[in-house]
Amino acid sequence: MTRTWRLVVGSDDAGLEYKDLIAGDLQGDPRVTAVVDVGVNGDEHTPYPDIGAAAARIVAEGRADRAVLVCGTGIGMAISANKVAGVRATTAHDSYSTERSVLSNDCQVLTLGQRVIGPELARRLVREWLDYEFDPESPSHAKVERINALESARGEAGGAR
Ligand SMILES: O=C(CO)[C@H](O)COP(=O)(O)O
Repeated sequence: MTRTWRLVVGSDDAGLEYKDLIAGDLQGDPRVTAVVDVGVNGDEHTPYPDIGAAAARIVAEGRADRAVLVCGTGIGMAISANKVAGVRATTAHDSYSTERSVLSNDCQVLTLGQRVIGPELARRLVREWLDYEFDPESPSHAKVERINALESARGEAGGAR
């Protein structure tokens, strides 16, 4: 049976066009059961760290499985989402990195740069990304667990958020 996904989408002003394009694609994708849009929308100008963190919190709390976030480069969204405990976010602008972000790194958040790649590539990467699912039996699992241990150690040292 095909895996289905509950997703979050978000962007700042610089990523709004792609966020809306991607949200439209996701709403018509049979693999997607829910799409939560955390903005920006309309005349809203929320900066990327607030949007990235809001989306990541929804994922960390288990209210969605994954998030796609768009800003000018994707970088600010990835940095912001990664500040939320339990979330692994990355920018990926090619098929192989998109695949490995899930299969090697168990990233739940994909970030894209509207100023970096064209809209058709962005849409294709998101379509491909939904085909990948992390295998907890794979040799990559132990490495992701080491990342999680780094995060726990940081929390215990007083850096928890
Ligand atoms: O790309 C961004 C952050 O990584 C954002 O869309 C633009 O940020 P700015 O260059 O600081 O305006």
